[in-house]
Amino acid sequence: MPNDVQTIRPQKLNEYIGQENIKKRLGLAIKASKMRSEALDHVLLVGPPGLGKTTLAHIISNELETNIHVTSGPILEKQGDVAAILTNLEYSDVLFIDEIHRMNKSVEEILYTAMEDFQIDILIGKGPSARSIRIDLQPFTLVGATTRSGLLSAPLRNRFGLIMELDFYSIEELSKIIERAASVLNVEIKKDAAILLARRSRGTPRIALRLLRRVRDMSTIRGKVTIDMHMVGEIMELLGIDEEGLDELDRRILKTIIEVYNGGPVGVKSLAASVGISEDSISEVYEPYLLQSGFIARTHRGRIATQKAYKHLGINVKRGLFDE
Ligand SMILES: Nc1ncnc2c1ncn2[C@@H]1O[C@H](COP(=O)(O)OP(=O)(O)OP(=O)(O)O)[C@@H](O)[C@H]1O
Ligand SMILES: [Mg+2]
Repeated sequence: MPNDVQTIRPQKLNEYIGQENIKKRLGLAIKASKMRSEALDHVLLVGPPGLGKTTLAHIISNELETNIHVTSGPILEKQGDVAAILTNLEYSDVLFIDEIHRMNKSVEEILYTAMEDFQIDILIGKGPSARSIRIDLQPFTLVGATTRSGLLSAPLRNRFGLIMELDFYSIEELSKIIERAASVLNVEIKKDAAILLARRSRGTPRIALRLLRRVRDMSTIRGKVTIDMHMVGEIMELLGIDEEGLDELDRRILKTIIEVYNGGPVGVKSLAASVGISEDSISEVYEPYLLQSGFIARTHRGRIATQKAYKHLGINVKRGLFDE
């Protein structure tokens, strides 16, 4: 990881911008667990990509002053993989499992007793001589990250004491994140330029920071000038990002719903096939923001394009479509 990525990442709760409710709840739980000298309850972080789940997991371990062990659902293939990690945890350590919804069933099962009783049972040997042995673990905190909590099985979800749903960020919060990152990256950005950049970042810090780096490239090439609105506008045009922060693919999704499916309703599967991207990227990456910003709506029969989508693309709304 390049150094500036490390420093752009906030290290403590009070440096983490936005998500006020989550910060309050976490701060309280962390403080109480430290006063009782107990491991913090298991935490599930839920939200679309790039909203700061990984950052929060690191902050939790920093605040607890313990080690963090980082892994991810798809990497943990066998029970032995997770057993090896669990038995190495020290008292009150954080085990961070990213994409926890992508674990296979047998790995998930070993986590149940680990989370609940800080014990695991592992099978040794094969056939008739096989026997199960029980291993005690140090109390630890599992921090899981997932894009939607519905992707988790109920038994796994129920074992998390703290479930935190991250929201998209406001323009004001994003422009604070941009200004903070700009100072780490040693580049100056005007206030109005930071706000414009924030408006085009789909409520997402990772996108805001990526766009900031592209604008910084331009300022470097032009000889370290302060980033202004004009420069941000130029880059957005170059990248095909419009005033609403939508990119080429977002617009293609909306256009497909409108032109191929008559405005909808259309199911994710058909939509994904027509647009030519995976169902997962539609439902986990693109759809959450389009829903939240009111370009599409979910009905029991599928997704529909809203009036806002028609207007944004400059397509006339069919008569009768929105008459109830
Ligand atoms: N609240 C915040 N305040 C300041 N910076 C933030 C905040 N949230 C995220 N960032 C920055 O945004 C970037 C993306 O955050 P992070 O990697 O934590 O996202 P994520 O939710 O884990 O995404 P993914 O689900 O795709 O892994 C990081 O560089 C981080 O520094
Ligand atoms: Mg992450």
